[in-house]
Amino acid sequence: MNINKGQGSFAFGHAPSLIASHPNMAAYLSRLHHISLHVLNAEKIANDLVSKFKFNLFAARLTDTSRQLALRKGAAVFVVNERPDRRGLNEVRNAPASYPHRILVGKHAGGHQSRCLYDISPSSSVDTVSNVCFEVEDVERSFDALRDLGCNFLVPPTTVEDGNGRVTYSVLKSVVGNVCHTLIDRTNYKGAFLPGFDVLQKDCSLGEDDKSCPITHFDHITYACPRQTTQQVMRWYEHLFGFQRFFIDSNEDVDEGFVINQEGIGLRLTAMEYWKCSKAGITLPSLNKKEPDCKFVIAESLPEQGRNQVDTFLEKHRAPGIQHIGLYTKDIVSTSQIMAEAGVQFFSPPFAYYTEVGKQHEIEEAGHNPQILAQHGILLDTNLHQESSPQSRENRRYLLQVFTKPIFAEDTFFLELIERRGATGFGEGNIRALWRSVQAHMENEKLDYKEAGSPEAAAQTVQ
Ligand SMILES: O=C(O)C(=O)Cc1ccc(O)cc1
Ligand SMILES: [Fe+2]
Repeated sequence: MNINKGQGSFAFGHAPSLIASHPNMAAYLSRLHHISLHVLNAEKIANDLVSKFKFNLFAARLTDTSRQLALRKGAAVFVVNERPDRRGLNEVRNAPASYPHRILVGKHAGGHQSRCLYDISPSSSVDTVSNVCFEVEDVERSFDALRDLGCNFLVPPTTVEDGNGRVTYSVLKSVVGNVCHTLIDRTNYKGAFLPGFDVLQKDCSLGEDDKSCPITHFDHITYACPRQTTQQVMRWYEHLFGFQRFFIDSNEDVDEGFVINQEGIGLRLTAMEYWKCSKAGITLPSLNKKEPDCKFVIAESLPEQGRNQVDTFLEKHRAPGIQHIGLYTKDIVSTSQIMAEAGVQFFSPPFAYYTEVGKQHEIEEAGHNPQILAQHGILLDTNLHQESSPQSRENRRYLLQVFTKPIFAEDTFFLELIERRGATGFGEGNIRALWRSVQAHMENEKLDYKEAGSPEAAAQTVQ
C-alpha cells in the first residue's frame, strides 16, 4: 500500500495502525534518546568528544558505506555520523527510493546496508548537529497523527531488527532549517543501544573522569533562527509535539519573548519544554522515573544592534539550526578544569567581570571563589527576582555557565556547561557576558581571516 500523499519522499508498504490516529493530537514524545551530528571526519569528532569532553564511545556501526559512532556521558548520548564528502571522495549513493520497511542487521542481514540508520544523510556542506531523536510510545501512531497535521516525513516507519529484538523509527523534518527529528520506539529491544550497532563497552564504569566530570544530561538545545521566525517555530513545536512555553524571565512578554536590545546586544530568546506536556497518553514506564527535561531555546537576532553571533551562525552554517547544546554538570568547576586540561577551549569574559564589585560580591555570596571562576571563564548569575533575605542565603537561586569555542572547523556549533543551583532559566547577566566574549572572538576571527587569507587557514584558528 502506498500511503505517500505527496509529503514523504518514499513509497512503502504500511500496516494500518490498530489505534486510530487522533487528528488534533500531537506526537507522544516520552524522552530524548540521542542527538546526532553529521560530520566529515567522524573519527576526529568522536575522538574529541572522548579525549576532551570525556564522553564514552560505547557503540559503533561500521560498514563499507557508513560510519556511525555512539557516545555517552550520563544520559546525554551523541551519535556521530560521517557525512559524505561533497567533493566526491567516499561518495556513496543515497538510499534507494523503495526504502525498505524492514531492515535486518547483524549476521543474517544479507546484502542490505543503509548508509545512515535512524537518520537521513543530509546534503549539508558543513559539519552540523541536526537531529534530535525522541523516544515515542508508538511510531506508527505518531506518524499517522503528525502526517495528518501536515508534517513532512523523510523516512516512513521502518523497523530494524537483530537478535536482541526490534526497533521502529521514522524521521521527520522540523520547521527549523536542517533540523530533523527521529521518532523511535525501542520498547521491544533488549540490546544496549540500537540494532545495527556493535556495543563496544557495556559498562561505562565510573572512572576518575566521571567523578570530576559529572555531566548528567542535555540541559537545553539552542536554535539559531532567522529574524521574525520565532512565533512560527514555537507554533510548530506546540502544535505537532505538544511543547509548552517556558518563561525564561518573570518579566518576559508572551509575544515578544525575552528581549535584550541594548549596548550592542540584540537578541530575542524564547524557550519551550516538552516532557510535562507530552504526558497525556503515555504509558512508558521510563516516564515515571521523571528524567530531567531538556529545554529548547529559540535565539533570534534583532537588527538594531548590528551583526552578531546568531547572524554568524546562520551564515557559516548556511541554514538555521542547532547553535549550541547545554550539558548539565553537577560540578562546573571540576568539569571545566578537567576539560581545559584535556584541550577544550572556553570563552572567557574580560577579567574585569570578576573584579567588578557587584559581581565579586554575588559570586562570594553564592559560596564561590571569583578567582577560580575566572580561571575557567565560568559565569555566575543569581536570579534577581527571587525574594531573598540574608537568612535565606543558602536558598539563593543561581546558575553557572561556561561556553566552549566552536567545536567544528566552521565557526558554528559550540557546547556549554551549565550547573544549576535552583535557577531554571537563563541568566541575563551571563548572556550579556557571553555575548561580549563571543563578539570579541568574532572580531579576532575577522582579523585572523584577513591575515591568513583563506577560509581553511582561518578555520584552523578556532580549533
Ligand atoms: O544563555 C544560554 O545558555 C542560552 O542558551 C541563550 C543564548 C542563546 C544564543 C546565544 O547566542 C547566546 C545565549
Ligand atoms: Fe545555552
